[in-house]
Amino acid sequence: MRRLLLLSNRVTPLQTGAGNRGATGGLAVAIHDALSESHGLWFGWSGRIAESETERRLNTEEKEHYQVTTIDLTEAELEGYYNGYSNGVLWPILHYRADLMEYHSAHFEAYRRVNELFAEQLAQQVRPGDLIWIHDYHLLLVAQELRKRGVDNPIGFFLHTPFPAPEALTALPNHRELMEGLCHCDLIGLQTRTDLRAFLDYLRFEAGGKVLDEERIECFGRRLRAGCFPISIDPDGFAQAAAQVRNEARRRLLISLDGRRLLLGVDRLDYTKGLPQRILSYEHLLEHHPEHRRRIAFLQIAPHSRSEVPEYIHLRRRLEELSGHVNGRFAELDWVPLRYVNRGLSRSALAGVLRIASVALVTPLRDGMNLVAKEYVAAQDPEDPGVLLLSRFAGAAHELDAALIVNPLDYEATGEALHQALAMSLEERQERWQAMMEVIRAQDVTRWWRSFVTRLAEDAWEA
Ligand SMILES: O=P(O)(O)OC[C@H]1O[C@H](O[C@H]2O[C@H](CO)[C@@H](O)[C@H](O)[C@H]2O)[C@H](O)[C@@H](O)[C@@H]1O
Ligand SMILES: O=c1ccn([C@@H]2O[C@H](COP(=O)(O)OP(=O)(O)O)[C@@H](O)[C@H]2O)c(=O)[nH]1
Repeated sequence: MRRLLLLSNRVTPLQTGAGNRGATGGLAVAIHDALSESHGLWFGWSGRIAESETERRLNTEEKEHYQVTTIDLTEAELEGYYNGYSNGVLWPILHYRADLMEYHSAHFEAYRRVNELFAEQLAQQVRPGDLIWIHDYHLLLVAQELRKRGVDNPIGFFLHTPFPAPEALTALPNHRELMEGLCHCDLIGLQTRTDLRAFLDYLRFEAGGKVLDEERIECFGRRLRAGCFPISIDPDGFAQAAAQVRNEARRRLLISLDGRRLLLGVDRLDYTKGLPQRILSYEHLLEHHPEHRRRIAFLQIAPHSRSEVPEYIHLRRRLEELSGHVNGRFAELDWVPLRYVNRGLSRSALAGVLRIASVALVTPLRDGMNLVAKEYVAAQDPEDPGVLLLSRFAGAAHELDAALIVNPLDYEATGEALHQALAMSLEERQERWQAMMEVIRAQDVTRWWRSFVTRLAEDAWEA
């Protein structure tokens, strides 16, 4: 296998000593495997803040089979590039929330500079024959910057978020510049067929490109290819972790449930995840199906995320209000209907908690994939699996169509689907679970990275 140079904003090395691979983030495991096999290099932000540009450090760590190099960013770079532009502008646009975009040209300049900085550092490492794989919306301009520095190796890009329809993308002031930059890659990977179609539509109708098919695209004077590569998990590793974990968190949760059935949500605290709508659906369930009161408990795990971005602060307040409202309305002396927890769990603790949930609520308003949906399925006891309630707007719904598919904006219908989930027979639960597990096993995380890297290494575009 050719050497792989992988570039992402965050660098999350494999946690060694975790006991088994299922306990580490799926993406970290996949990247570890890809890099080990290719004796590659992973480059990204160190997670540290430098006092000034001159004081930034480049850190290199030798792993057993690959190298990890990270770079510090200054406070101002992080504010403009990460909080301001990546999360304050690109994130809402990519998730159809142009109304939440806070555009400042200075943030875009910081974004451009950090993309240049990453390209500058990476260009010094590139050898003939290397494959370069860039990840996510933080780094849309890196490929173009690498080309400017004479790098002509194959460059691939994978977008972890949705790719919005062209009408939504064009609300972004810099859309053309960013898409032109992106087209300096040879292969663009998207999560779903819908994302792929939207990307090709943009090139065709907005940028005047020529799209013969996904293998033969000409745009901005460049030739490239695109494809759909749904990201996934290591289902057997995760299932094993879920079945084996016997930790304190799981034990305490089981005691506190006292035989009640658990409804569970696990999401970063993000406005794309549909958390207010989910609480309103739960309220509908409690109001219209009072027989479930006292017999269930809804646990929403929502670790804080991107807390420097104003919209995330508003969301926190709204959720505190809503969860207080539902508990105030339905709680009894000895029953709390909704437990809203802002602390995250380790992967292995999470695996154990997912296993004991009777219903998982994965109801984002938009989500590139949503790995929690796949993890929930993998964590189930095959003899007595729970029910996955899944938003049609999660990338995962393209594969997991045996879940109970809902429109999260329709609180009443989602509340009714919750009722259906709680009443579902064992036979139907098993049938749905088997269908989903088959899909996840067939398209696991190893297949995800291998198919991308194999396609990237194939012969260049042919007319
Ligand atoms: O790095 P953060 O700003 O803390 O955010 C965490 C990650 O969020 C996004 O995740 C996406 O990737 C998942 C895996 O492909 C996918 O299932 C999910 O739907 C996406 O939202 C973001 O794209 C990552 O870059 C962030 O690291
Ligand atoms: O308390 C938590 C919450 C989430 N996760 C992990 O974080 C990832 C979230 O990925 P997903 O695709 O669902 O959404 P994202 O946060 O990337 O948008 C999943 O692997 C979860 O298992 C975790 O380890 N602990």
